[in-house]
Amino acid sequence: MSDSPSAMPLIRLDGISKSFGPVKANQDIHLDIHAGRVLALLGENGAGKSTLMNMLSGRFRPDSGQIIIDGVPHDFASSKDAIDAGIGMVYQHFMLVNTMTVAENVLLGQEGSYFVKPSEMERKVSELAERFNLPINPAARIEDLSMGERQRVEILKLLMRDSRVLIFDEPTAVLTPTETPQLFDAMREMTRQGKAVVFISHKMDEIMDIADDVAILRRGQIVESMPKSSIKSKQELASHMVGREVILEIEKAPAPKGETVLEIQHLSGDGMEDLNLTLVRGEIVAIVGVAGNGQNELVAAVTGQEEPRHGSVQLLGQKWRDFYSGRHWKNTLSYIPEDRLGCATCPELDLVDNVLLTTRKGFAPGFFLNKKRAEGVTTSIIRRFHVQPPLPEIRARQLSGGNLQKLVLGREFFRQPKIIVAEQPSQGLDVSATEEVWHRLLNARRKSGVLLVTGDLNEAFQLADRVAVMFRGKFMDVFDVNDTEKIEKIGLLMAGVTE
Ligand SMILES: Nc1ncnc2c1ncn2[C@@H]1O[C@H](COP(=O)(O)OP(=O)(O)OP(=O)(O)O)[C@@H](O)[C@H]1O
Repeated sequence: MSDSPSAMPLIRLDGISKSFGPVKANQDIHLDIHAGRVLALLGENGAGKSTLMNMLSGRFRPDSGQIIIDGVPHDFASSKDAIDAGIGMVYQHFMLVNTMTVAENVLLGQEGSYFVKPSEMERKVSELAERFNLPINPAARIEDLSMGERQRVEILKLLMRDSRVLIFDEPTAVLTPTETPQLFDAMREMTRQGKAVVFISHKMDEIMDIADDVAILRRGQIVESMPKSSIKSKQELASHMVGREVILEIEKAPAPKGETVLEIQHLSGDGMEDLNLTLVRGEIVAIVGVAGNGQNELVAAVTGQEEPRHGSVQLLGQKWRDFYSGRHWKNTLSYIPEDRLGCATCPELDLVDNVLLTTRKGFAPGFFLNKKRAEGVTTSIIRRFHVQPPLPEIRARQLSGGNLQKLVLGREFFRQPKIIVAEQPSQGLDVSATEEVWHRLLNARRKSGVLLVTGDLNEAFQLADRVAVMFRGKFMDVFDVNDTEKIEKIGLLMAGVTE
């Protein structure tokens, strides 16, 4: 791949601006996207990456500025207009019909596809999949596919519509460690065949691996854009993004071990098999593994969503039922779910009401709710956890992913938990927010035991004292994070291999 793109960009964003009320999400953006290249778009949470790509893919209309394709200005009224102009976006939440086959999904809505025989549809999809290194069984039903395979179907939908620009919004968040390089191979194939790829990611190593060009957004503005070859290391890339030196590793001060806070014995059923684990105050135990190997079921049992069928879960010395029939809002268990907008918060409520979701009892000692105090506490959470924009009256859906996570952490730490269950706590977070969340969890372990469920091995190694590898509902092994021999074998353990 040459370092200098061709003179004429496929897409030129010319002076694009977009505000949401007082928030200037994009300000006078000038950016070129070239055929045959991968452009990585990076920036801290809330910098305006999704807003910009939502305009390019026709979801939002710019307040001002132009989208120019092959030298011709375009005005998109909908995603369909953008797709017709050759621009498609692969979202994090897939839009597929689960009961239909891969081929039916790929061809859904395509002109004339209604009359095509299933075998013909499958042949067409197979050919396309092969051409772009996207292996898939076209006759399989979506509901039987892994997240990585579903993503391939989304990509094939766009390729079937002859998209020339494919935008990926944090695509690797749903992928296993082996699926990520496969996606990158497919992206390289797309650029080799003359398409442009826009890649939004918070992961510096991925950007160093796949990007040809890099554009950095900060507070709604493009602050730098350059060929990736001019950047020497991921540290340098992160520093460009944040505008200061960034250390991608954190200091882990030892914390004294205390009493047992969680005791899991012979937990089985719901896809779990004889799980045994003890968690004490002062430690972080990371549950690692490929998603879908029983982690969700384990979290559901520990956080009170599903009563254990066989075996026992004891929390703070109490039986599961006694613990969960208690009425205490404070000094108990805090859950930081993976699904921030669906499970941790209510998108349409303001930030004060979102803080109240799990803390209401703390503000209503008698009959009445002390809303003034709740507003004060929300303001202080926003300040201490650097939530941007710092406005308690806005709705949760108006916060970017990282800022929403900071609000959830602030709310949950306000409850002074003795057990913390944190699920993928830094997923989708930029390097600064990740650093902050990691520090908060490390500090929290002085007063609590933390069960960290993560698909990110780096996160597990940075934070955990012990690591439990989960595969098909079992713990393959539980070991100290300093046990280098075991750490070396972690990839095998995650795949269920013990020898
Ligand atoms: N629909 C909306 N209504 C109101 N404000 C919004 C909306 N969408 C985004 N914003 C605001 O615009 C700003 C830019 O958000 P955007 O989601 O584009 O950032 P981002 O760089 O994609 O962040 P992240 O990395 O966290 O996904 C943020 O301050 C956000 O709160």
